[in-house]
Amino acid sequence: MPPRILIAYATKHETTREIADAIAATLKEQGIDAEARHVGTVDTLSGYDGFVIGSPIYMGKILKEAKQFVNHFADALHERPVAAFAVGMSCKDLTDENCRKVETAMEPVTGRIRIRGEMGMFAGRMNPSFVPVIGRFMRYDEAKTEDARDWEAIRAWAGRLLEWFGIAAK
Ligand SMILES: Cc1cc2nc3c(=O)[nH]c(=O)nc-3n(C[C@H](O)[C@H](O)[C@H](O)COP(=O)(O)O)c2cc1C
Repeated sequence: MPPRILIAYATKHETTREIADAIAATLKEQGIDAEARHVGTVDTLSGYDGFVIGSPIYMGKILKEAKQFVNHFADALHERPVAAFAVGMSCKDLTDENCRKVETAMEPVTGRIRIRGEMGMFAGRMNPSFVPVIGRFMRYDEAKTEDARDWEAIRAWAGRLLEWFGIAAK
């Protein structure tokens, strides 16, 4: 049986789901039985040898579903191989300040679970329709349609997961 890895993601507008799917595809190319699932649909961690947790950032925070997943499974994930990634437009320009903001946003994950390897920080996608009416006075009101995802960087990061997890590729 090939090793199994779960990529558990949260998303509002599917950007992070597509990134999770690309991570799963990269792992499958390495002979892994990888499965990308929305955090809300995961009710057991049994049968998996490694885990990847991903969430977009909205207003400086990860989605509450991602936090709930981590809080619910923190004990079960203890000492198991876990990696994490964040998706946000601030990841387009990974200055020290932006990295700190992403790290702060991810604290609900990193404060509860030991993360292996480097945290993934991936630029996302923006669309004016993503901005709620209540937020129209904020900076994101000038949102243009833009897909800043760097698929090569995403696949390169995914390609290092097995090494970080100590799982041999087939
Ligand atoms: C209202 C709003 C607030 C956002 N706040 C942030 C933020 O604080 N930091 C950031 O890096 N990106 C921010 N973004 C960009 C999102 O993270 C980006 O659109 C992401 O791709 C959404 O992923 P999803 O489609 O999986 O929900 C924001 C986007 C919107 C619409």
